[in-house]
Amino acid sequence: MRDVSSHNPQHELTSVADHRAKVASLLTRTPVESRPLENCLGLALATDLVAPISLPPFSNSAMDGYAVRSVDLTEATQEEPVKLPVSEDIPAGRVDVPPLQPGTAHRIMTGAQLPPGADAVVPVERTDGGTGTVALFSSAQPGAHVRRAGEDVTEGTVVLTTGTRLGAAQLGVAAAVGVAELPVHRPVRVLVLSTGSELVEPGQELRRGQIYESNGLMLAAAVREAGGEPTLLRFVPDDVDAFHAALQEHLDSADLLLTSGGVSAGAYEVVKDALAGNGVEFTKVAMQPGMPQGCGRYRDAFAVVTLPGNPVSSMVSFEVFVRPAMLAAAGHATTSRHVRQAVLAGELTAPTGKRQFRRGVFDPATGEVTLQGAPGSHLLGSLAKANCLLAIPEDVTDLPAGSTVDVVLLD
Ligand SMILES: Nc1nc2c(c(=O)[nH]1)N[C@H]1C(S)=C(S)[C@@H](COP(=O)(O)OP(=O)(O)OC[C@H]3O[C@@H](n4cnc5c(N)ncnc54)[C@H](O)[C@@H]3O)O[C@H]1N2
Ligand code: MOO
Repeated sequence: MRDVSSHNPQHELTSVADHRAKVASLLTRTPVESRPLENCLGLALATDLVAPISLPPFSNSAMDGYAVRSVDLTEATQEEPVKLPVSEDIPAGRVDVPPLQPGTAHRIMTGAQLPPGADAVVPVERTDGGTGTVALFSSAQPGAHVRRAGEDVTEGTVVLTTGTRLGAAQLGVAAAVGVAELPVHRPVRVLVLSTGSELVEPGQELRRGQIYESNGLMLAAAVREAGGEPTLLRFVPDDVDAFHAALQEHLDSADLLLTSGGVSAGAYEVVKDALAGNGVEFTKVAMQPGMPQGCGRYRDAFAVVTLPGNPVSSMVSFEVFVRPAMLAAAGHATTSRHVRQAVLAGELTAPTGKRQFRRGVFDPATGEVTLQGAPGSHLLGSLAKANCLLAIPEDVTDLPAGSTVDVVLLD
């Protein structure tokens, strides 16, 4: 039975949750492949990474100084230093480190292997820096300035879990345990196609009545930021044949087509004309911006999500519907942005029965959010200045200053 609670009976609008679920169901998990670390940035790990070695792999010095037995230094003070013969010099990377005999010191560098028998390091600043004999001006606790083998990562334990997004630190630790390749989900391959006879390529001359094409580039960038692999197609005019022609050579190579424009109620709605009744369903979602939406499958080939043409509608729709679906398909354990509760700096009003996403600037220092621009879905300049979206629930129409609102952090 249909879930009437998530449907708006007043306007027969599809709920945000229903459309999100429908879009998510169109994408299946991408296959797993092994990639060199340098090609894994932003992708999701497909299996747990078990550490083949411990980190540190061997006990080593945290300071440039002298490896000692702490019991030899119990009497050392600034006034009466303990003097020890220096029997070895151990730079980082030396592999043949002889044991430390009682009553002697080894000069040692940061990262160098601690000799057997030593249990502490005295930094060079607390010595006279001698190379034949060294005067040590302070005692040392056992373990002082020693980085113990395995204190960070233990061999055989899970160092990264399945579904982890591989950022700089995660790739770093994979390299540190000696792994050269990782199993990852291949990125979702996304075609991006803008439609509209008013569109002109940036850099070209603009005549009154025309606008520069911006959605294509913007959505392709959003796809890449979400770990996907975009192919930005040359935009097409409001012409059904041109629309189909643009897609022909990509039928076997894409997972998803994102269109923008041509889906509302006008006379020249090329996306609707090309796709309605052809595997794609169009609907109105209880959301502002982003009311006209559609999704389905193109000729049994790739999934399709048709985004509205207004630039802010396009981007907000990508955030709400496409980004989480793409991340799930690419194996990411976390598919949502960070959401914070913020204090609204001014008042706002919102339409009844629709989830509204307003652009805002969130200040993490004060916990306050300030509206950035009006609600209009053409106000791309405002979106570019925002760092968050305020998510106003469907049943909220007025919020006074000082109210608590959810903000979706965009960076
Ligand atoms: N009678 C009605 N009119 C409109 C409705 C409606 O329900 N009834 N819905 C409005 C809403 S809400 C939206 S959102 C838009 C969606 O329209 P389309 O998806 O059909 O988009 P277009 O009409 O093609 O364009 C809308 C707007 O965006 C500009 N645009 C389009 N593509 C691009 C691009 N690639 N780069 C930059 N700008 C683009 C276009 O020039 C228009 O200004 O419909 C409302 N109308
Ligand atoms: O829903 Mo439209 O996306 O507001 O401008």
